[in-house]
Amino acid sequence: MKHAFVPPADLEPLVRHPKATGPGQHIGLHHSTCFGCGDDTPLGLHLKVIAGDDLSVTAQMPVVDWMQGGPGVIHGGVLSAAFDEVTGTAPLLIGAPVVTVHLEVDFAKPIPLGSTLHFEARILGKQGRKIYLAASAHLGDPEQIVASAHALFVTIDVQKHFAEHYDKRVIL
Ligand SMILES: CCCCCCCC(=O)SCCNC(=O)CCNC(=O)[C@H](O)C(C)(C)COP(=O)(O)OP(=O)(O)OC[C@H]1O[C@@H](n2cnc3c(N)ncnc32)[C@H](O)[C@@H]1OP(=O)(O)O
Repeated sequence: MKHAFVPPADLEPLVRHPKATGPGQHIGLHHSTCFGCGDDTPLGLHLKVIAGDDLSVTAQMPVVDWMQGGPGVIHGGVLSAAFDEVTGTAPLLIGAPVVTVHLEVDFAKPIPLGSTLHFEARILGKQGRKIYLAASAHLGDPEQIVASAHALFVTIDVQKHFAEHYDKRVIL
């Protein structure tokens, strides 16, 4: 699949955090009203991201009617949000809370309503506070990739980063 993203050649190798969620286990929510993973949002992706046994994660997402963009197929922004969530959760495996600074998505095939997307994301490496990731999605056959993504996240101090906006939050 063609893409424009080129990670640096000198990425630092990484290891799992000793307290990282175990392989096959659900990685905890960012927060309960997160659009990507929260349980308490009426409209949200409700993604359950599962830790792999290395520096990877997986998730599944049923493609339901409200996600429609073109007739009968998923909206590209919804798919991008799912990639954002899945890639943004993976750095918790190395104990790093992050926010997205760059996300690119390659759309290879139309993704029909009624299908189930299977995501896989993996950490490629780190450079200072920057964490590089790659992800892909298929509809049940891992050999048939329907979309892929590359992302750059930056580690943050969660308390400081969200301090200004936390009091303006809307809990649905
Ligand atoms: C708790 C986690 C919830 C996760 C939810 C799911 C993921 C999300 O959707 S997060 C929401 C969307 N993202 C955001 O809101 C982030 C908005 N951006 C910011 O707040 C700031 O840019 C922030 C804090 C990330 C970085 O700012 P700051 O701390 O000043 O660092 P800064 O020096 O600018 O950038 C750090 C490094 O990243 C690089 N960088 C920053 N943005 C980019 C970019 N778009 N492309 C390439 N590199 C970038 C910088 O060049 C710098 O590199 P180096 O260390 O080599 O000099």
